[in-house]
Amino acid sequence: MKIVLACDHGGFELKEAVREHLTKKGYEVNDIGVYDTNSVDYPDYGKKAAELVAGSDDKGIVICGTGIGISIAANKVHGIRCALCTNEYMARMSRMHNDANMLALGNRVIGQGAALDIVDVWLSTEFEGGRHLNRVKKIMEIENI
Ligand SMILES: O=C(CO)[C@H](O)[C@H](O)COP(=O)(O)O
Repeated sequence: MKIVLACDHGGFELKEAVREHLTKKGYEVNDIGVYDTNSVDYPDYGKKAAELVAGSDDKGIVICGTGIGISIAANKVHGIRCALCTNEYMARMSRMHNDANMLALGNRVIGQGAALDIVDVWLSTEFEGGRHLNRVKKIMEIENI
């Protein structure tokens, strides 16, 4: 499993920290940018990351200032369940109950230490299945309505 990593200028510092953290832990990371703090449009990066994750076994982590815009953009791509998480409980539940395949973080909202803990919890938590599977299927069916 690869981790697709993307951000806009507002998420740049945290994206760098996440890449370094994951690389140290031995994950294969596909960092699709941005690579500096020049102003860009977050939908471009949310979409690109989501398109790489959709239909694959890979996971994605996307970061902007708040995490809101880039998660909204990622969730427009079929097959994506992108969860904006601000604490470890949300990260755990987004995997256990929602089978989120992308995580969104807000660089201007949470500190780096908290963000890296969220990433660790999110990547190490499995989907529970069971009653949640039918609910996730219902979410995905909305894409075909
Ligand atoms: O959080 C974001 C989207 O949800 C963006 O990072 C934010 O809107 C960028 O703002 P600015 O261009 O003022 O740096």
